[in-house]
Amino acid sequence: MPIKLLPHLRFLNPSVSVTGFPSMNLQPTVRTIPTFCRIFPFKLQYLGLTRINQQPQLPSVRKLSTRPFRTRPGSQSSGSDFNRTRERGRGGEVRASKSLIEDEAELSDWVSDLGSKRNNKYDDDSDFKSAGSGERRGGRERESFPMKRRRENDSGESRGRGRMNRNSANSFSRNDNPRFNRRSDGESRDDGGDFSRRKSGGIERGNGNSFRGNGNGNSFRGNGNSFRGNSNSSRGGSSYSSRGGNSNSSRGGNVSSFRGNSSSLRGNSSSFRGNSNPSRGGNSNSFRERRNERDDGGGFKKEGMQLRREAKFSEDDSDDSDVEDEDEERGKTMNGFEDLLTEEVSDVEDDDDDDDDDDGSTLRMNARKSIGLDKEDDVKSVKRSSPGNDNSYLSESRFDECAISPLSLKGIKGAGYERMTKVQEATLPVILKGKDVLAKAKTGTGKTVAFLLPAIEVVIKSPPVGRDQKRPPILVLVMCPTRELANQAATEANTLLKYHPSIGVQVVIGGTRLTLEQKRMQTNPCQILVATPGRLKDHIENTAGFATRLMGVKVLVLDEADHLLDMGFRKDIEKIIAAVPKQRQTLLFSATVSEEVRQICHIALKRDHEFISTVEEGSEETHSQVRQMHLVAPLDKQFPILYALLKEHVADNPDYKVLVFCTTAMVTRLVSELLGELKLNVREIHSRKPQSYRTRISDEFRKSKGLILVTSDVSARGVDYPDVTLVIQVGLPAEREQYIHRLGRTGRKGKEGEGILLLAPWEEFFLSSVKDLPITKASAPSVDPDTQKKVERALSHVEMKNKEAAYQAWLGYYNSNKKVGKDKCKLVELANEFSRCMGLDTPPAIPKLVLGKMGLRNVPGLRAK
Ligand SMILES: Nc1ncnc2c1ncn2[C@@H]1O[C@H](COP(=O)(O)OP(=O)(O)OP(=O)(O)O)[C@@H](O)[C@H]1O
Repeated sequence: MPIKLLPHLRFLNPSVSVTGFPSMNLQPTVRTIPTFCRIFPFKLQYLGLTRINQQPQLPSVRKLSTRPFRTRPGSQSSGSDFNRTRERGRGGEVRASKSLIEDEAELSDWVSDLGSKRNNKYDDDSDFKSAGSGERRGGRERESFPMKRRRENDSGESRGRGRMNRNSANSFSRNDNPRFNRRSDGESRDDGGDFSRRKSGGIERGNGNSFRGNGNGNSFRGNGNSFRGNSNSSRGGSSYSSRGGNSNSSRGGNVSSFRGNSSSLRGNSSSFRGNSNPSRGGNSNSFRERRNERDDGGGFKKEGMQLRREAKFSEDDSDDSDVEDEDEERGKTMNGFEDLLTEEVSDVEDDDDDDDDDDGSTLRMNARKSIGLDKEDDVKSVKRSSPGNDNSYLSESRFDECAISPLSLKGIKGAGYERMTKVQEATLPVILKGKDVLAKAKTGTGKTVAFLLPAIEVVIKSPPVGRDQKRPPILVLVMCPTRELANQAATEANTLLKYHPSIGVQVVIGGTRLTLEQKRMQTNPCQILVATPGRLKDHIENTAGFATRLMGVKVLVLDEADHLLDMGFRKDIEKIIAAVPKQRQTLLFSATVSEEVRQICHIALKRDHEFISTVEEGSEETHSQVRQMHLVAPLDKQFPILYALLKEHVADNPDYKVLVFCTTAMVTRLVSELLGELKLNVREIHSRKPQSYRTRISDEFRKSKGLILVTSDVSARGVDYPDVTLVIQVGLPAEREQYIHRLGRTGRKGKEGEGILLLAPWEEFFLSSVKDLPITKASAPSVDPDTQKKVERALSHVEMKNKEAAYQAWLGYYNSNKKVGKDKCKLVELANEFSRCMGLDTPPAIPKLVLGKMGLRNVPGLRAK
């Protein structure tokens, strides 16, 4: 699909050439760590990989080419994976906006536990969406903390729904849950873990709950906060190696895996081989069609993505009453977040301190030449990827070259997959051998299949579940940060399982009725469970027999692992990890794996895990076929510019499919309403919408063309919308990773795409965090007076309550950003500028309580009520 460049985007300073770079050695440099700190052995493992003398790349300023867009030749970057984080870390302002919780929807699950304590100090009438303490957390609150339950009347979803009393709706009260003793539970419970939390009312800390494990058991000791993962079988360190792959310059492989050993430090430079991998683009259509096929089964949500395996997803025609209530609960649990965060941080530190598996305090780096070609591999050897261009996401290897069961191969074929993608080629042999893997691969390159396929093979090899088995074990647990992503992963699993009728998949996600999920799990036991963290924790605590079933888990997957290990989810993830057997295989996948993530991934992974990256060291984490631009324009020009950009794109691309990312849910709603008033074909999706609506819109956007989806970060990660032509990010992305994931909604499977980041002048500091990415600066399109007037008129039709909510949300979001939120007076000035941009003469008043929580009481320029 040809992407037409926006003709009015003139790149500034075309005379300025791309910054020159010293030639880069792509071999990962091993730096000896002189003396290893015993306390932080894991951190040192990863620090040992830091590239030395890397030159940061300035944002390139390029002349705008004309269509068709071509991959930048020989694009260079200073983007050492291992260095980036450190560089960013130095620019503290860039990290300042690191998200505490990026998805409000999933937060609802997370905080539901807190909510039940009924210790809310917040005003339910407030629309406050930020905990108001962003500075301390260094995170944004974004859509995450609605204090007031605001119904989404516009969708018609909210009428007639009752408030859910979670306790009464749940037929399995905690006290009904039997004491769980792992030992009594079959094959995987040889660890002697004592699961005693039910007795003391759940796993909340301070209750004296203990989840202790000896031997192979998970250890969740002390006051419940300190997760100590001891492993009998996982000593030896993780490994790093590089394997052949493709590269623009034939010098380097693009697949690397990391293996470290905690007992010694040896540096073997990775073996990079360049192999030719001609880019082929011929088979992408079939994937689109495959997606569309999936409406034949019973959907698990009335309006949702319907899954083929009818039996596994019972239809829920019921309303979303409890969905809404869960959203409401969210707003009641904001207090205590700071405390939680503090505890989480100390937990992590404790982990390091307490880990008793660090018998070696030095790092061994052992670069493997090729995992896929290891002679001792059980699997058939996998052909080398061959050089090609960055567009080539497929490898030369075929699935039938791997040790995959014939019925799975049939499923793969049915899905239209012939060759493995590079990440699949790189990870499958390793995962099939039973190793823990941390995998990094660019967005839209088939990571889901990469972890699902070997996980399915584990299920196949497991003893069949007897029909009379009361609590059949869940063998594979896939954790996803968002509901959309969980649904999508389940759909993919069902596609692959087409010829395995005895293997069931189920989804448990926030925003749906817990009781319904409980019933469904009772009537249709599954071996593969896809879940969002909060809801899974709900089930662990409230669904009879669920914890027992989880003790059957053999494979644990964290999709978007870096996000799940981020502060917002980590507590839940730790609890979930504590609830599955220690003797398991764990797979962590993401398009972004920061150094911090590597340092903390041991909370989930065995020490001898492999880190496999298909992103060549020194190359960008984004796709070269996606053209990235940024525009800087004052706030008052941004709505007209956004409109102009969209109009232009729509005019040039008959099959346009655009995602517009906004900073918060309420800003998303405002922008969506505005664009709707401007007669653009828009939909909106964010966490303040009922789940049924979200699922419906997500499904519609997946299938459609000629549509603009205005969205919050619920669509930032993982969601596989085919053929997105343009991604526009309006305002400050929460962090570098979020920018990359949002951008990754386009350019999937080697397709071309375009990304525009629209910033205000005072947001330009963000660019330093993405300076290694090929983002070119473009001048803002001139806005003619007619367009300006049109936008102003449209704004005047936007509902006042939506403007008020957007103003408050905007303030909360930027207040939680260390850089912008530092100077409160300036922040308020900017917020009031935003208010004027919405056509308001005076900024909306904000409840005093909310202002207090935001630390903005008595700041000049704010109106309190
Ligand atoms: N071997 C394959 N051949 C062709 N297409 C594939 C193959 N494996 C997966 N796909 C398709 O590639 C697309 C992207 O896959 P997926 O969503 O798993 O990407 P991802 O790497 O997880 O992206 P993200 O980082 O955004 O989560 C999907 O439409 C999927 O069906």
